[in-house]
Amino acid sequence: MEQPQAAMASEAGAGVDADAYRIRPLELGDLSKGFCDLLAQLSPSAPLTEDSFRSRFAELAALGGDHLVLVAEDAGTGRIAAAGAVLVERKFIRRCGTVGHVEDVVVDAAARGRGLGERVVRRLVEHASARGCYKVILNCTPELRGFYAKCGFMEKNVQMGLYF
Ligand SMILES: CC(=O)SCCNC(=O)CCNC(=O)[C@H](O)C(C)(C)COP(=O)(O)OP(=O)(O)OC[C@H]1O[C@@H](n2cnc3c(N)ncnc32)[C@H](O)[C@@H]1OP(=O)(O)O
Repeated sequence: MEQPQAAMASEAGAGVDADAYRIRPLELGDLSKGFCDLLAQLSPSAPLTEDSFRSRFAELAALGGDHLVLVAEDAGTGRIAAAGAVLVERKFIRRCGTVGHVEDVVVDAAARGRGLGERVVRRLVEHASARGCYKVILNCTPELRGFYAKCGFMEKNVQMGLYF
């Protein structure tokens, strides 16, 4: 089962040949295309079993467009070169407004610096906008301020965390 197609719009990131990578929703077959290896560049963790991947994929797919994982597939190699996710939060405030949360953005180390990360983030933002979100927010380390500023974000408030 595939997640719904994100809203398509003009591709950002002039540094990348738009045909070199196909940005699309995550598919079940992406497990064998290096999706989890790519995520390990974001946060090292033990490899996922196929069952775990399928089970989480099904949970997310059931949320429809409220949880979109995008990947960028390298047209030449078929490998997953970048990924990112956006979750749509449904609020009571703001007349039952919705907020997009961008998470888990990563570009393969060999493909960085060519505009692919920006393209993925802009597509996630477009999806949130198309679903009526009044804002999109994310947490990142201070070193990434410049990257997210390039993607159109501005610094606001303070991130707090409590880990278990
Ligand atoms: C909400 C979250 O998920 S936060 C976690 C973010 N992910 C990570 O930290 C994982 C490791 N890092 C990566 O995967 C990548 O380096 C990313 C995703 C941060 C950036 O992806 P890239 O494809 O390399 O970035 P991209 O080439 O699209 O850069 C777009 C612009 O941002 C700039 N930029 C990229 N990284 C940085 C940075 N760390 N600091 C400042 N500017 C940056 C680029 O120079 C470029 O500017 P330009 O258009 O003037 O040339």
